[in-house]
Amino acid sequence: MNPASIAKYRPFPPVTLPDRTWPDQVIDHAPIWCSVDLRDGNQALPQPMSIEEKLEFFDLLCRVGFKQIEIGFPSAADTEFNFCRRLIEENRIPEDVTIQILVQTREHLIRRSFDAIAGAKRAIVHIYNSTSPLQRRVTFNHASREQIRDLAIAGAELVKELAPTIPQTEVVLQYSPESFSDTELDFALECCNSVIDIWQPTPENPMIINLPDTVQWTTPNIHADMIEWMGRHLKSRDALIISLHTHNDRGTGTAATELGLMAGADRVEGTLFGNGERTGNLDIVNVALNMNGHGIDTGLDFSDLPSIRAVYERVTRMTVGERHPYAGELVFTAFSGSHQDAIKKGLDLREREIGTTHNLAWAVPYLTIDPQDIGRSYEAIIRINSQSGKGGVAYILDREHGLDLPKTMHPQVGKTIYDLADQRGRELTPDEIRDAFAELFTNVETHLSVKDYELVHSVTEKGRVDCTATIELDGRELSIGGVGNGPINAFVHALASAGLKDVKVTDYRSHAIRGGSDASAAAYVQVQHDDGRILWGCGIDPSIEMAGVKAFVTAWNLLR
Ligand SMILES: CC(=O)SCCNC(=O)CCNC(=O)[C@H](O)C(C)(C)COP(=O)(O)OP(=O)(O)OC[C@H]1O[C@@H](n2cnc3c(N)ncnc32)[C@H](O)[C@@H]1OP(=O)(O)O
Ligand SMILES: CC(C)C(=O)C(=O)O
Repeated sequence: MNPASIAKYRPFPPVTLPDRTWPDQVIDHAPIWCSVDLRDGNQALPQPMSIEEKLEFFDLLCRVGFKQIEIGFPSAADTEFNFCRRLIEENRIPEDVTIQILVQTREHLIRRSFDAIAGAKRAIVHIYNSTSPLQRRVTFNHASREQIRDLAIAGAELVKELAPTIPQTEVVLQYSPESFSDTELDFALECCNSVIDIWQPTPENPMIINLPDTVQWTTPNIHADMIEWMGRHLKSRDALIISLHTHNDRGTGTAATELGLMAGADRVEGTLFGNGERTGNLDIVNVALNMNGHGIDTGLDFSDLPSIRAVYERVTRMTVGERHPYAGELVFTAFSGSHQDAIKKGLDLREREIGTTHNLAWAVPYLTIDPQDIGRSYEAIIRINSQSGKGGVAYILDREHGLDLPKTMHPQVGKTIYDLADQRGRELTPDEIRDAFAELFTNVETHLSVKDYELVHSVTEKGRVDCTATIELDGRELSIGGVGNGPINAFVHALASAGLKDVKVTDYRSHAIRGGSDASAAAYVQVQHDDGRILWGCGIDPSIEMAGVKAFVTAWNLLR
């Protein structure tokens, strides 16, 4: 910001609450969730959802597990009204789901809202009026506190009067002092208590007091102080459900909600992926998955987050950003070498420990949750660019192509592959990595190749192998033979007998290729040249013995 502009802003006053208790609280259970996607989310869309789109979204929210869903502002427009009617008349509201509708504390709007909800089994009528000094002065043209409090009282009285006119519908009252976030606490309390006096809630029939962070003007700790303060001072606390409705103007919607829950709130309103006015509403997916990540069951099922996101993006025409918590394309991806190394080690260790430890706790560096638990695959966890490391390259070859390279081969392969990414100036796909590995490290025949090869395992002498082979060396064909205690050893001796001995085998391993279409084996042979150089080659062949020989030949060629 231009320094000259900063002078026009003011600090936000803190709450005097020296004996605050919320910092010591731990979130150990889920709140009541209420989705406001179809109202606060929808009202903020450049192109609001059609009725059919709202119906599809409503069904999605029910499948996710929301039991309270604010379905719109039925008195605002025909689409909103008709959507509410269709839900009720077409019996689309599951038994255990309660719809909620929003309306200003204005008589004609409240009457129209009752026409909309008539016939529903249960409905939350959510009335609101703005209470902050700013809104009293600006929106309500210098209205006094009394005038604003009287709006709340009139609204509550009208809901109380109309509720018995739709006896087949159980009406629950919710009141929001809108702009609570910058309302004087004593005045927000006065408005809420006035409504409580009228509605007379009981622990058996509670009402909802929603304390919206309509616009975030300050830090989440002050929000938490405000919630704790209200919880201490509201009348009939045991007959109230205190609800949070945070927006995200300062980018702290999630933090404000979490601290608000620690401060005693019982209920949370928000939307999927944080759609909503300006920077959006609270992202419920974020808070719920944060809780799951601490071992708390939330009643919301985000186990197939990609398909939820797909419906969301289609019907709202919004997009979920690549870095968006949990749902973004890149949030379970590591490009950088040290992260890849730690993730690969963490996943490998987990695979080994899972067989021996009951209910093994999730503990993989850089991954707060197991991506598979929300329908994300492991495939995209590690991606290779010039910042990547050997662990990441090994991970791709292993998980994507079934090639489990020996650890001491990782530096040789890793460097070549991420140098390639650097030369190309872009990320390499898993297939490009496999192709580069195949071309540069597998079955390499640049000087020496095996044309024909036969092995005889001795029946009289245990462990003795006789090898005869036809090789081609720089265009020259040679027949060679040798004896050893295994196929590679025999082949090395055969080469030696032809005067081609300047290396020794220092390490070897092999495995069947996981998930491959053909039943091939991969072998890795490490050789040391007489001049001290050490490197690995890989051989792939349907025969495990031949794979070993090819791996040796590859290493031999790579040393030339
Ligand atoms: C923070 C939030 O998200 S709150 C929810 C906001 N959502 C929406 O507004 C979406 C739906 N709303 C609408 O479609 C329209 O606002 C309607 C149909 C409800 C009302 O439309 P209109 O009355 O034509 O216009 P509008 O909303 O601009 O009305 C503003 C008037 O209502 C008054 N008003 C606003 N809230 C209240 C209230 N709770 N009680 C009484 N009056 C109110 C304003 O002071 C203003 O009065 P003025 O005309 O005397 O200056
Ligand atoms: C109506 C209220 C709850 C609201 O949407 C807000 O304050 O943001």
